[in-house]
Amino acid sequence: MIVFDTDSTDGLETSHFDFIIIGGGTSGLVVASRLSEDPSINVLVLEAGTNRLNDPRISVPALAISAFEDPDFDWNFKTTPQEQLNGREMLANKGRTLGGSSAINMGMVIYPSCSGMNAWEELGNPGWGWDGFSPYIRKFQKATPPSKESEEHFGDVGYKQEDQGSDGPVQVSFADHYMPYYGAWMKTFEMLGYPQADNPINGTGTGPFINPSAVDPVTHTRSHSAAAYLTAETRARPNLRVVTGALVKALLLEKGTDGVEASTVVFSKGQEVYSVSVGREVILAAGATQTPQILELSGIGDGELLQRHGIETVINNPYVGRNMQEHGIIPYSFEVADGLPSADMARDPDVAAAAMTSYEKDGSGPLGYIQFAAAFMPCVDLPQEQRNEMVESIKALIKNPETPRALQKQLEAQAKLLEIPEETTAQFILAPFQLNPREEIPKRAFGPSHPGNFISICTVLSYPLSRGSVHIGSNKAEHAPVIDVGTLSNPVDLELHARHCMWADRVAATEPFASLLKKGGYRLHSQEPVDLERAKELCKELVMSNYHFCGTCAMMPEEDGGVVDSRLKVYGTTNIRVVDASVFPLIPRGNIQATVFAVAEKAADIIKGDI
Ligand SMILES: Cc1cc2nc3c(=O)[nH]c(=O)nc-3n(C[C@H](O)[C@H](O)[C@H](O)COP(=O)(O)OP(=O)(O)OC[C@H]3O[C@@H](n4cnc5c(N)ncnc54)[C@H](O)[C@@H]3O)c2cc1C
Repeated sequence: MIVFDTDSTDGLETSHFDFIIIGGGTSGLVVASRLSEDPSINVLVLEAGTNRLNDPRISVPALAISAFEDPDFDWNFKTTPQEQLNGREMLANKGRTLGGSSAINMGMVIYPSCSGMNAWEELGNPGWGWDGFSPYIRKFQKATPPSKESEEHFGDVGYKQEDQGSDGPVQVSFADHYMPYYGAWMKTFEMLGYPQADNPINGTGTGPFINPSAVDPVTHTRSHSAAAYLTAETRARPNLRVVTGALVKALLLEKGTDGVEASTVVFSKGQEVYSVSVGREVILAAGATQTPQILELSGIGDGELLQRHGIETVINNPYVGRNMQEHGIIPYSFEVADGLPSADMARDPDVAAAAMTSYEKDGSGPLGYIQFAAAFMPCVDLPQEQRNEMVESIKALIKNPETPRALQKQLEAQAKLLEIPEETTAQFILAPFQLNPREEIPKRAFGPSHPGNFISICTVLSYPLSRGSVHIGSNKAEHAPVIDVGTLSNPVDLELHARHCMWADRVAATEPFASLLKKGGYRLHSQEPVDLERAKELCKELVMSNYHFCGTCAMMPEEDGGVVDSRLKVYGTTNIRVVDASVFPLIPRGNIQATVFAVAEKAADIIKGDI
């Protein structure tokens, strides 16, 4: 039982804090923990959400979805109706508790690619290419090799301890047991010409792999950022203060000769409003949907937008909140052969109770781990002529004077990636349960709402060209930001994703995977395989949020449409930085939390270097 009082506001307004970190989520707690390693530096973390460090809905890895929609854990945002997706609103759930989204996410640990990271550097960010960034992928983690049983099951999974991080805070481990689909996954891709990938932490190659998760292999608990970085030793530091239920409303800004300085952070807790003075810096870590909101509420953003909401413009930067990127995920769910398992079996209360009993006894059983596998794949069936057409359409967009400058630069990098036929264009994910994108309520979409036992093959575009935005809809922090995610709004994304979905059907029809599925069984996406045009329609109908929102305060040169520089400082300010997923100039090739952890670790070193 962790006892950690984060409720008190006593003496806050008269205390001195060198750094005030806004958001005690994935990135915020990394930076808080690293900066407070120096006892002479006083750090305050203001987290709008709860302190639920002892709650099983966070700590039990396989209970992830149970926290959805509960305001004690989840902001439960939705996007605006997406015209290009037949007017659907997408889910935009986000962690609202210590640990942020890492406390409620699916736990998959997936690494970015060399080429994707090098594109960050090429976009004008020295030090952020693969060589400068990859040490931080190892710094955040303590990796444990797969169990003997897994090795017997899979053979060599390409894991090498010397490639991994071995003394970082976040526990990264593999499941204890795997259902039969995982071995078949590896073999089926091989049958299709794509053998096992190189260890993905090295950032290269294509093919299938068994991915680890952020789970402590000894306690079988989730290793989210609060569990990993707010250790007993860190929590006891007299120079670190964490306050939960503290909703930051705005920063008070003053214009100085060197630029704009944040002097005060204003937040509310319950009915009270508090003002805390900034010693050195404000570090924004409120996530890609709320960091831009806080900047705009403080007067940093598009002047016209701010004026519409009665906010005085202090720094006019129209790129704040633009450039939103999100992968989107399309699940194809297949009924499994009679007698084979699936996580859908947990709908039976006796099965669920047995799993809980086993977990409570010694952490064993299916609740104690998260079982996924993945593959990075090029677009196999894309004829060269179509590839050329796609590249040409990107080039036309780059030349279009209406395309924002930041996007032009990013598209140049993305066109280069698409020109390489063997470069990853999608991530495939094997999930051991059904997904129901036609259901609007999250628990029904992610739960076993359809009778029968299923597994899902999901496809995710690695480097989507589509862009969205997030902006304030009012001048109040209490109101949800307006999230216009833009998924599949670029026709190239739609065609690429449709082609990958068709390939998911091919995986399902290839041995040995095919024999694990029920002959003539139910397919939740569509009963029969479909042609390209129908696959595009299905994409619009089925694409779900993958919750990988990023890019809304992009790190790029100011003249190219950036919001922060490569030391993560907001342009025009002397003491405001951003350290969360907002700063990604380009989304990485797969799930993004490993990149978020690594960005925050690198940010902490940058900030320390500037003290
Ligand atoms: C449901 C879900 C599933 C996911 N699954 C995976 C996965 O399996 N693998 C993977 O790699 N990635 C996954 N992700 C993505 C990943 O978890 C996030 O990209 C990452 O955690 C974001 O980190 P962050 O620091 O940018 O923001 P967050 O972790 O969201 O932290 C932001 C924090 O700021 C707080 N905050 C916001 N506004 C304010 C304010 N005004 N005042 C004070 N505090 C504020 C929030 O409450 C939150 O705690 C998933 C995300 C979600 C939501």
